[in-house]
Amino acid sequence: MAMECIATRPQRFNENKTEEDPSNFDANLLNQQSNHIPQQFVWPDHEKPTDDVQPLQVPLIDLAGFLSGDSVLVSEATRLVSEASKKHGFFLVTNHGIDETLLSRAYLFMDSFFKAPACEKQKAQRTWGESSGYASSFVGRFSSKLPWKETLSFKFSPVEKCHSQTVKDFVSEKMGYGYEELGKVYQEYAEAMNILSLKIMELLGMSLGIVRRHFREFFEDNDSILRLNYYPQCKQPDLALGTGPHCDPTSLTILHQDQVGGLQVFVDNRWQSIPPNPKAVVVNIGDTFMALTNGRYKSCLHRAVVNSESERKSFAFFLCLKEIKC
Ligand SMILES: C=C1C[C@]23C[C@H]1CC[C@H]2[C@]1(C)CCC[C@@](C)(C(=O)O)[C@H]1[C@@H]3C(=O)O
Ligand SMILES: O=C(O)CCC(=O)C(=O)O
Repeated sequence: MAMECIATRPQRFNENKTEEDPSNFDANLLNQQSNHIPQQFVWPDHEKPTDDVQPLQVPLIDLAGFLSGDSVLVSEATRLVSEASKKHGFFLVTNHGIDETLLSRAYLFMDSFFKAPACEKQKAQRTWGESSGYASSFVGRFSSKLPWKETLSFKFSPVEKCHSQTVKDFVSEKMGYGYEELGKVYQEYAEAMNILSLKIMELLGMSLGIVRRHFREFFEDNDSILRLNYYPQCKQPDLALGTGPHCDPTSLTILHQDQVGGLQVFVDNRWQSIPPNPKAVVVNIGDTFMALTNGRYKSCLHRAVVNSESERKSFAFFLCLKEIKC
């Protein structure tokens, strides 16, 4: 996939460049060029990652068991989801039905995209007000506490609703020749995540004691955002954050993380980790769904830390309320 391209931007980090140049803060390049990260990526002392983080106890929900209709399995799944959602809004889902080959191809294409030359990635450069596109460190949006990551985001609208393949079309329009397979893989991944999110909405409905189809029908034709998070190795991981503390403003997030680890949730006044589980996805309630439950289910602060030994990758699928206007 790697394409030779005539660099339209300086490929190297150059202290004399202004902050406005996105290629100036390509974290991967920064990694190679200095043992010290730029000040813009250093977080305040009270927000820096700490070493004393313990794992958060989150339930592992067997989705196939719930969908089987077996009353014992349904009861167990809804009880566990209800308990976790009332406390911190995070739970793991296994037997989720996402094809293993699709998952490995999704990671393969993530590797090839984020390791491509900056000028290739910038073909998909996210523009102001757009929800789709490539962003390196968000230098255009923030002037300090920059996240140590690069992202590629796609707006997803169900094919049945918009009669087009929004992810594949975006890649085709912005990236063009040589990226056809990448567009297909992330279109397929987003479609699979959309199906999974509606099954989880059935589970959430029953856990709240309402009819199983209520939230499924409510979210049936909603838009979503698929976000690829690429966290390069960081020479000073104790000063940086991959994704800063936040609650997801959307309704539901389904996160697939690689085996490196780095997701942390702020529960009981301390950061707690959610270690990777190769057979599970991490699901969390967003602000919008918290509001839909009148606050019964919680949307919790979470963040991603980075490390010096290896890069980290995750896929976040954000189910939104209705239409994504931008
Ligand atoms: C709707 C969204 C905006 C962000 C991606 C999704 C859900 C979480 C948001 C975000 C991750 C919160 C932290 C800051 C942010 C800028 C980021 O670090 O990526 C947020 C995303 C965004 O605004 O692009
Ligand atoms: O990569 C992670 O572990 C978390 C990412 C996240 O919180 C986000 O993309 O909103």
